This record gives sequence, structure tokens and C-alpha cells, in this order.
Amino acid sequence: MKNCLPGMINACILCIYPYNISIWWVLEDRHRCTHFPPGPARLPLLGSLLTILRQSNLPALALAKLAKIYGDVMYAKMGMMEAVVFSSHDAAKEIINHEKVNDRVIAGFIADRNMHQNMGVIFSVGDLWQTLRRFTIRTLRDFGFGKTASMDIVINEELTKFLGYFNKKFNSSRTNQQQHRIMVISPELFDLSTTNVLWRLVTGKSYELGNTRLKHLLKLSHKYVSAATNGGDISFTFPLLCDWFPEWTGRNRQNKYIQKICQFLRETINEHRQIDSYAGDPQSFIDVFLAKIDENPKDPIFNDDQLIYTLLDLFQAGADTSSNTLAFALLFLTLNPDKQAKFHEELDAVLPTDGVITAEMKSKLPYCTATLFEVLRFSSLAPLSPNREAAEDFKLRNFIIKKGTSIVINLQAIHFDENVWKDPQVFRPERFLTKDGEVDKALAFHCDKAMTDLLVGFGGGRRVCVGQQLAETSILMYLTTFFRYFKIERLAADQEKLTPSLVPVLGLAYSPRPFEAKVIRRG
Ligand code: HEM
Repeated sequence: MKNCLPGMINACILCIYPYNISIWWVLEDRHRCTHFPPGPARLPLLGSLLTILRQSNLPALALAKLAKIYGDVMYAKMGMMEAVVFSSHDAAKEIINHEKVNDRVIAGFIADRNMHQNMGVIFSVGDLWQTLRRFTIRTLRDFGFGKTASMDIVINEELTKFLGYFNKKFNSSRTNQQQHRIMVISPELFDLSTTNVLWRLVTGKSYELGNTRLKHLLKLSHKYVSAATNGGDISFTFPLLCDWFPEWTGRNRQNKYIQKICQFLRETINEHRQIDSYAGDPQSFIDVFLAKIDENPKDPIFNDDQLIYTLLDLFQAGADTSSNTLAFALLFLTLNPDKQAKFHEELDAVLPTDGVITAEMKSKLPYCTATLFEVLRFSSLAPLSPNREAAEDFKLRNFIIKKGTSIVINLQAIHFDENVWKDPQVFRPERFLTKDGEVDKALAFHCDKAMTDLLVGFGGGRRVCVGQQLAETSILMYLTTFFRYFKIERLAADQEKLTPSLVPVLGLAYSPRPFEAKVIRRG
């Protein structure tokens, strides 16, 4: 018995030791978080990840469910990442323009993408961000971006090409009748064309839709996105795993693709530099930036690397977002034939039988415009706005938000808040119309820095989306043109190989799953 004693004591210590550590950790954690917003229970190392993952595999949905329990300002620890999540319109309004949260989180795969430096517009901070953002908005505006008349010309030219391209696809698709085709609907139908609109405003050049260079750029960007989704979240929650297993987490692939995209952009810039008149007679955003570089070759902001990253930002933020939204619109209008019928009815009543659709016609197309707004709400394309970071400790409501905390604004939760939208799970463009059938300006007439309107798909505050006006105008013009000539119906269940689904694919933004539908040419 005497001999057994030390062994028993050791065994007891071994059992008690982890128990003690756990107790210590819980007390310590509780003490540290006393003044933080409420949130789900935390485990050592994992934080609340298991609780979050149990809710849904879409982070925005999971966080929205937890916000119903813990409140619209919620603290969530996810692995190594500490975040405060804002899930209602009121809460978002309190934070989106807060002077302490203008900066983005530059960590994980974002830091890799930006070469661990302050680069470009989307993921940059401080004076550099302000200078580049202001320059970008002003210069793009000078080239027609956001100016209705010039955007109209560019979009209409690209739409003509798009219709030619779509008609070819239509004619070569599966059919058993002259006017009907069975087609796969996905963002790919639109992405070359919508990228062309953006790229033309940025580079001054128009590409044919089959252009191999633009296709190559889009392909690289898609490969980058799919590599990022594998390791994207891990790179924030468990960054060390990306250091230890760069192949498995997708980090090596992401870095490879981003380098290739940057190389492509460098070549594009050099092509512009070879045209002597770029400074004297600038024809594009790139030309004006190059002229600015020439003014002071040692300028820390206006240099080749910053130009590359600004172009990368415009491309990544603008190329897929418009085509994904268009594919979502086709999905929602296929699943809601009564709404599609109303869309057609308004188009037929308002639009002349020939001639082009212009952005000016928006005011005559309230139902179509309301449909666009409902598509933006229902798709919530960027469900969690790119994270901001608290620059210092500060107080909000009665809570302390610590320096370095990620500020997550759950745009999807805001768009599906039952207290605001009454029946948020229903696709109903009419919600954006007044009793007189006009677009309800109180709900969605934005570019609103104070974020008073309830539709917040483009974020808000000082970091509100730079491309909002281009995106809204071009999406509306593409939608109205498409539905002027075509109708989409759901296939019978036994014919549907790819069923329409409301569950999105999560990349850097949401995209709809490809689905098969009957596309009918209108008489
Ligand atoms: C349906 C289309 C689009 C959606 C839903 C969308 C959404 C967003 C959102 C949510 C943000 C973050 C705003 C915030 O932090 O409060 C953002 C930022 C940004 N977007 Fe868009 N966007 C779209 C199209 C575009 C287009 C076409 C461009 C190209 C010009 C663009 C360029 C940018 C840029 C440069 C930023 C960074 C702004 C900054 O950090 O200062 N976006 N966008």
C-alpha cells in the first residue's frame, strides 16, 4: 500500500492538472471578456468555432442564428480570430461610419495577397487608402464610370456583343422545339461580358467576347478564388496551419495565381506605357495613373506596384460580382414565374420595340428596378462585408471593443431581419415599391454614406463600394435586355439534371449553383 501511494498521488495530479488548467482558462477568459459584448461559450484554442459550425456551413447564416440568441452586437472567438459581429441595421449604423473602424483586417490570405504591405484600395489603410480611393473614384468618373450617359454607351455596345454571344449559345443548346432551349444558367453566361464593361472603363480597350487574354485573366481569378476558399477561413482562424501546410491549405496555389494575375496586369500597364501619348492625351484610368507616376517617380503612393494592386482590386471586386448577381436574378425569376410575368409586362409597356435601353429609363421601370433591389437583398452577394479592424480600444453601447478586434458586419443578417422586412424569406420585389407603384426611396435609393437605407449590399460609410453605381446600372441594363428577348421557365422535375437551388456557393462572394432551365425566345 505504501509503495502504491506515490503512484496514486501522481495519477491524481495528472487527472487534476488538466482539470485545473481548464478551470483557470475559463476564469481567465471570463475575466478578460467581462466588458465584451455577449457571445457563445468559448473553448481553449477553438473558441466558439464548434458552436458556429453546428449552426450552418455558411458563416453568415451561422452567425445570424447565434445573433438571435446573443444579440445584434455579439462577440465571437473563432480559433485565433476575435470578432465582434453586427447583425442588425441599427447596430451596423452605429459602427459602419465609426472613426475607429475605417481600417480593414489585413491578415491571413489577404496579407499574402497584398505581399504583407499596404496596397491598393480594398485592403489598404490610412492615408494611402484615402488617397488611392479618392483618386480612383475621381479618375474613373472622368472616364464615364458613374456618369449615366457615358456608361450607357459602353454598356450598350457590350450588350450588343452579349446578345450575339448568347444567341449563338441558345442556337447550339439542347432542344426539341424551334423557340425553346434547355440551357445551363450560371454566372459564366455573363462574366466575360460584364468584365468587358468594367475593363473597358479601366483600360480604355474593348475586347471581343471570345478574347483569349480576358478569358485567361478570368480563369486565373476563378482558380485563385477556389484555392482561397479551401484555406481562406483557416488562414484567419488558424494561421499557423497555413505556415505549416501551405500545400494542403491552398496557400501555395493562391500565391501562385495571384502572382500570375499581377504579371498579367504588369504587362497591361507596360502596353499603355509604350503608347507615347498616354500622359498628354490619357485614354483610360491606367494612362492617368501612369502620368501621375511620371510626376514624381519616387512617390510612395503613385508607383507601379500600387497601380497593379488598384487594378487587381477593381478586377476582383467588379468582375464576378455583377455576373453572379445576374445569374441570381435569373434563378429567382425562374423560381417565381409570377414576378417574371410582371417584369415582362412592365418592359413591354414601357420599352419601344426597337432602340436601346438606357439607364435614364430606370425611372420608367419601377418594377424592374424594384426587382433588381430585391435580387440584391435576396442574394446578399457579399454576406459578410470585408472585415474592418478596430484601430484602438473603444466603447460602444456598454461594451468595450478591443484594438485589433475584427469588425464583421453581417449584411445577410440585416437583409433577412424579420423586424425590418416582415417576410424576408419571400422573394417579393413589391416590397421596394410605394402604394403608388414608385420605387420606395426610403428603402433603397442609396450611395448613402450614413447608411439610412435598409438595403446595404454595397456596405456603407467611408468604405462603401466604389462600383455601386456601375454595378446597379449595368445589372439593370443586362437584365432588362435579356428579358426583353427571352423568358425562362423551370423544367419538369424528370427533365431537370441540375435543379435550381437557393443554397449559394461560397467563394469570396456568394454565387448561385448552375441550374438547367427552359429558355424561350419571345415572339
Ligand atoms: C453587385 C455588385 C457588387 C457588390 C454586391 C459589391 C459589394 C461591396 C461591398 C459589400 C463592399 C465593402 C463595403 C464596406 O466595407 O462597407 C465593397 C467594396 C468595394 N467594391 Fe464593391 N460590390 C459590387 C461591385 C463592384 C464593382 C463593379 C466594383 C468595381 C469598380 C467594385 C469595387 C469595390 C471596391 C474598390 C471596394 C473597396 C472600397 C474601400 O475599401 O474603400 N465593387 N463592394
